[in-house]
Amino acid sequence: MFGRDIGIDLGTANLLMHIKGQGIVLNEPSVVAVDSITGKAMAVGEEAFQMVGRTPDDIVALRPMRDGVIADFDLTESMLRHFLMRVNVRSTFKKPRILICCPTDITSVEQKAIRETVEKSGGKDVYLEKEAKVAAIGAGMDIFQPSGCMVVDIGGGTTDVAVLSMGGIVTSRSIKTAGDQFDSDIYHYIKRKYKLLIGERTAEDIKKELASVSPSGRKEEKEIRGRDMVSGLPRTISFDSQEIDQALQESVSNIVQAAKLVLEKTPPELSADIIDKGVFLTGGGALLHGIDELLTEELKVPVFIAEEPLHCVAIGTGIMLENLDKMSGKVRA
Ligand SMILES: Nc1ncnc2c1ncn2[C@@H]1O[C@H](COP(=O)(O)OP(=O)(O)OP(=O)(O)O)[C@@H](O)[C@H]1O
Repeated sequence: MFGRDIGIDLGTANLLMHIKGQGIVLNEPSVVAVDSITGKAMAVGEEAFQMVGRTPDDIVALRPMRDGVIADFDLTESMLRHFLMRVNVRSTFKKPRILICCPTDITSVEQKAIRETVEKSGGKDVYLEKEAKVAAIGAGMDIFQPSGCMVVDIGGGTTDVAVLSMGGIVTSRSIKTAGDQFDSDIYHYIKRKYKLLIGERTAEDIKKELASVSPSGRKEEKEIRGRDMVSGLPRTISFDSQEIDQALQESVSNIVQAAKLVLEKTPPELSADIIDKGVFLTGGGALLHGIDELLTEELKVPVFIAEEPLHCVAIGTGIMLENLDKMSGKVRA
């Protein structure tokens, strides 16, 4: 069976694959470029991502996942099929067993849709696991002890907050406020204040390079290019990082509230453990400048960014693949 088990982090923003015994073998944006006339996929992953906002009329760069769940089944299936072929785990005679992650609060219908899509794209046995749990394992937390661990996984589409103990989720919350919402907040702020339209990619770059949500902040300035809404012509503005604070305020406050709600529902013994061990931040949103500082201040417990926040779920699937035979919730194709 060596090499036939594969862990997939099917994210709204990025798709990672981990093959048992080999480690992370694929890390690509969850984007497909489609010919809008024939419906045929023209490019997948990084190549398609480069096209976002830059395609001619007859090609559209689409994200098949939204808010952590499948938004377009056919597109997700062809994206998964493409990547499984690329990492060379599909063969006519032997299909791989697949462990795939999903947000904490999705419905059974959404779970079924993920399983069926993965099966159609080439998986044999499909195992579903909650993303927050896998992220905690990938961040190096020992969730199997009778002791509380807390993780806040801020992805592209969802933020999953969970307290875990003895291998299970004790209390959790999943909200649809995460990296994509931050990008949208920045886009709307610049549109409203400067009457400037910017692209999706530019908004994301601003978030990564300028944004800060910590009380101490960061002071950077950057030239932003876009299209003037009044004249319709290209325009450049100088943008100050401190302005983004306001743009992200509501979304960041939603994440803080979700974490507080989970802590409020946590049994006191486990709360005491969390004070000792701290909270771990995973997912790409953990890299939002100052989010650890802000959460430490708001939650009154130490908050740490995991070592490789963007890889935690994929690393976690790798660890869980070792125990795939013992896992519950298995569905046979
Ligand atoms: N340095 C950074 N600063 C802020 N945000 C970042 C940074 N690097 C990546 N991100 C954001 O992280 C998000 C992607 O994170 P991740 O890959 O963990 O999400 P995902 O697993 O695809 O999404 P989900 O779990 O919601 O389905 C994107 O919104 C991206 O813009």
